Amino acid sequence: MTPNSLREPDLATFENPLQAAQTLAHELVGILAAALQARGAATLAVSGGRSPKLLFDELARSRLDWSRVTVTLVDERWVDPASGDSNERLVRERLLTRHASAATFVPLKTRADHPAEAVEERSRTLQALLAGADAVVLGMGEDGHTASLFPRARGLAEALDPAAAPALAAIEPPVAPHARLGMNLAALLAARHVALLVQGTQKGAMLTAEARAARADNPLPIDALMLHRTRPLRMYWSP
Ligand SMILES: O=C(O)[C@H](O)[C@@H](O)[C@H](O)[C@H](O)COP(=O)(O)O
Repeated sequence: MTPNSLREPDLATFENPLQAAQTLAHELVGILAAALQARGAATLAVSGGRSPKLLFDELARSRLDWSRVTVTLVDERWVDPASGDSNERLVRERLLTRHASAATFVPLKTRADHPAEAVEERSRTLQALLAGADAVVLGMGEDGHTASLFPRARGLAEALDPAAAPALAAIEPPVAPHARLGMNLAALLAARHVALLVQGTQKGAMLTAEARAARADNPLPIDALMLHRTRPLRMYWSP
């Protein structure tokens, strides 16, 4: 175990999910505005699932020059974008509205039958963003997955290689539904800021230094992120 694996991420706890969403939205807007000022453009990669819904609402009504912001997904389930399981649909409905409707959205889902067939083309299209997104918003499952880095998934070892080139990876979760296309660990680590937005007592307990130390010999994908990070990773937890 390296000392790094015991370092607590910057942990912010909130009374409820709305407070967490408001704080994170405010911070993301600051990060994106600073990127716009420094580089004239900004990039944001977000997760799907339930956790970021309130965050998306807050971001959508935030004032920012969204026309110079590119938004993509950290991961996508390989379903039709009209499906209720589509992360793209969630982002279009909850994030890319109001002020944020001016942002450019780059989807991960293509017409390919399987995400493996889309890896190369989507990785090329998103090359610059994958090599250093201004901000990435992650969630975490109760099995310790983050993005689509699912424990025991086929293709996980390659996707978790911190020395790999930042890219997208095709993942087949062993239990969760749908094949996925998502950022590999190297791409998550390359982001300038990473926010981990989690809700619930069980997930909170999984993220303590003690819990992580107790499974150090058998780390989960979320542990790999914390172990290898060199950039700020801030955790936003609420019950
Ligand atoms: O598409 C996905 O499934 C997500 O990107 C995934 O990584 C998510 O963040 C976690 O599964 C947490 O999901 P909840 O927010 O729904 O708990």
